Amino acid sequence: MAELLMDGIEKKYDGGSFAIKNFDLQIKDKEFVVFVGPSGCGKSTVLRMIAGLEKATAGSIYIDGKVLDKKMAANGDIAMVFQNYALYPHMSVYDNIAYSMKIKKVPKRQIKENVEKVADMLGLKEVLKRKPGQLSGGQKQRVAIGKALIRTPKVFLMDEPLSNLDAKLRTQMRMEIKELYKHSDATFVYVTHDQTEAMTLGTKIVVLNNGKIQQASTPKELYNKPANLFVAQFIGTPQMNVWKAKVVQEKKNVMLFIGGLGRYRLSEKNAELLRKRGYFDKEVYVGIRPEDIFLQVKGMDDEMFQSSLAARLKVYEPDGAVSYLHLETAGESDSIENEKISSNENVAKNWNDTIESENKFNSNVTIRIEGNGDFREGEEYHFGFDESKIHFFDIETEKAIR
Ligand SMILES: Nc1ncnc2c1ncn2[C@@H]1O[C@H](COP(=O)(O)OP(=O)(O)OP(=O)(O)O)[C@@H](O)[C@H]1O
Repeated sequence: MAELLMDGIEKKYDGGSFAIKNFDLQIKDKEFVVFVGPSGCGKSTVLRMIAGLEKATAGSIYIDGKVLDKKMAANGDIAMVFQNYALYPHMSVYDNIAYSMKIKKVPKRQIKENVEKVADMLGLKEVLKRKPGQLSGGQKQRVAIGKALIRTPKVFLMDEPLSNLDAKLRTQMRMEIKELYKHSDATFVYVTHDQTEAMTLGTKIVVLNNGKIQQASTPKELYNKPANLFVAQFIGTPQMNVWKAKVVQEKKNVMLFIGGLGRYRLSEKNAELLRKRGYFDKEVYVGIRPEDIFLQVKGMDDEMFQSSLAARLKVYEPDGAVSYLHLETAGESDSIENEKISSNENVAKNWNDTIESENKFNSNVTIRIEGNGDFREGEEYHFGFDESKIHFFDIETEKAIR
């Protein structure tokens, strides 16, 4: 049983700015919590504070209701696996794994039993006599995990444990860590900058940016309901399409004028949401994931395409089971079926011009399709999207509009 509570944590390094600020988080017993975020966002700092290697400048960390102290790490309640393995090069694999038990003067027979059990679990039985220098990267990482595992910690901390491995090995080790978690009673806290690792391993993901928690949720919730633009674009590959748009009431319809791409008639549900939140005649960011966009093909019900979004195919990437189409705004607005732009023609045109002049979101479009097809680069394609999957974000705060 190990429940962690981080209450009002701040960390400021000497001479530096805040690495962590306003940090409150509860990690429940047996959760697998993954901290993810760009380089320098404070992931390792949080982990090192839990390990007792760094002291918070404000706030407290509690484990099962007791304030965390160095003793907890020393007596084996908390074990950490580092990115660079941290093995003793002059010791055999057996001695590396056995080290913490030897220090505690555990009887030799019991050490042997435990080391063999751990080695068996991690597929290291054949290499117990070797030194770390005679192992592959994956084997070294398994030994590092074995060293931590033998202590039967209550909290398992892992700092980018797979980042030194090649892609294939990383996938394999990821599955092994998941198995290890399933068969362990420990609480896992894992740091990575790789969002695939975060999504596949975590029962809860904490997205960090600039030392602050952006969102802490299940992988599904993060993907489907990102709390803000940062999370929306950080989670998901290829990343979510984000376009700047103006919300305009046209007679009975509510339209989005999307920079460079055209206009889109919103469903009543989404129109109502934006009306209630006061976004009529204002700009919003519109987000849609690549897999939620569909191309208009001949014979499709025209009703679905009363919205005339279009862009030119720049790069087509067939990738076996799925393919990616990267489109860019057609350039001159007259290439976007202007005949469909009716009463508010000039507003829409001016709007497109304004938005296109801003570089932050240049209305490029990435579409993911199942299988592959016959697409020609340079041609213009029309598309729509699954509107139940649309995301809106406030331009100023970048928070999701719900
Ligand atoms: N010992 C230190 N002294 C001063 N500043 C530090 C120290 N360690 C980290 N920092 C700073 O604190 C911030 C957070 O660093 P941290 O290592 O926690 O980030 P990270 O998210 O783990 O990054 P990465 O993914 O690159 O490892 C960074 O700005 C870093 O430069």
